[in-house]
Amino acid sequence: MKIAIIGSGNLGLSIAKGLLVSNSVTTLYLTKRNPRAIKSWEDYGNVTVTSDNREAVRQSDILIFAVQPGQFGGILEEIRDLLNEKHVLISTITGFKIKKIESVVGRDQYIIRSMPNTAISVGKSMTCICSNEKGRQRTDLAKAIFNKLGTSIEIPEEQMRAATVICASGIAFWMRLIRATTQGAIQLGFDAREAQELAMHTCMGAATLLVESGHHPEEEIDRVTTPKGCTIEGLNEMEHSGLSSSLIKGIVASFNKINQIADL
Ligand SMILES: NC(=O)C1=CN([C@@H]2O[C@H](COP(=O)(O)OP(=O)(O)OC[C@H]3O[C@@H](n4cnc5c(N)ncnc54)[C@H](OP(=O)(O)O)[C@@H]3O)[C@@H](O)[C@H]2O)C=CC1
Ligand SMILES: O=C(O)[C@@H]1CCC=N1
Repeated sequence: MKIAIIGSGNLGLSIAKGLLVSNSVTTLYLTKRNPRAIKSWEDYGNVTVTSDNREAVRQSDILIFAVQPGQFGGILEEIRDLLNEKHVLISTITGFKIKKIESVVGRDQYIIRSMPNTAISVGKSMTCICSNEKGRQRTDLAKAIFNKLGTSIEIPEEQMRAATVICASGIAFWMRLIRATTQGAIQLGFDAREAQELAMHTCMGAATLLVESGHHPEEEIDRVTTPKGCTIEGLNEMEHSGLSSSLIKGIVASFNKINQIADL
C-alpha cells in the first residue's frame, strides 16, 4: 500500500508507527509544514518526510488526513486537482463532516471518515469509520487497514462525535484512571514503577476478560466481590464518592464541548 499521512503530529505519527511496525506499507509519505523534527523517520527506508503535500498525494493511493480541523479545508483545496480514481481519502479530523469534504473535492471521491486513537501506534486502536456514498466501495479496505492496527466498526456519521469522546478522548480518560490507581498503590507501599505496573496490567486483564468472555462487567465484578469482603467495601466507597457518576458526567461534558466546537 502506498500511503500518505497529511499532518504528522500526535495522531499522524501514531498511525505511522502502527503502519510501519505491522509492515502494512510499501511507501509512506509523512507531511508537515516543518518536517525537520521528524526527518529521522526516513531511517525506516520506505518513508519520505516532506512539507510538500502535493508530492505526497501524487505518490500515494491512500491519503490519511490528520491535521487540526481549521487546517483541513485549505489542504483539500491545495490538493484537489490531483485527486483521481486511485485515491482513497481517509479523514481523522474531529467534527469535519463528509458533506464539507465533498463540497471541496466533489462527491465522486472515495471518502472515509475515521476516528482512531493514539493506541494505533501499538496496534490497539478502537477505530470507528463511516463513508460517503462512493466511499462504501472502499470501506472494506479501510477496515482492513484499521483492523491490522486494532479493531474497527462502521457507524453512522451522526455518531462520530460520540465515538470521538468514547474512543479518542477515551484514551486520556483511561490513562487518568490508571494514574489514580497507581497513586493509590504507592500510598499502600509500592514504589512508583511497581505501582504503575500493577495498575496497567490489572487494567489490561480486566479489559481482556470482557473482550474474550463477552461477559457484562457486573458478572465479572460478582466473581471478585466476596460477601463482607474488601472489594465490595472499596467499590461502594468509590460509588459513594461518585465514581460512575463522575465518569458519565465527564463523558457528557466532553460530548457537549464537541457539539460547541464541531461543525456537525
Ligand atoms: N490526538 C488524538 O488523540 C486524536 C486526534 N484526532 C484528530 O486528528 C487531528 C490531528 O490531531 P493531533 O495529531 O492531535 O494534532 P497535532 O497538532 O499534533 O498534529 C497536526 C499536524 O498537522 C501538521 N500540519 C498543519 N498544517 C499542515 C499543512 N498545511 N500540511 C501538512 N501538515 C500540516 C502539523 O505540523 P506543522 O505545524 O509542522 O505543519 C502537525 O504535525 C485533529 O483533527 C484531531 O481532532 C482524532 C482522534 C484522536
Ligand atoms: O481533544 C480533542 O479535541 C481531540 C479530539 C479527540 C482527541 N483529541
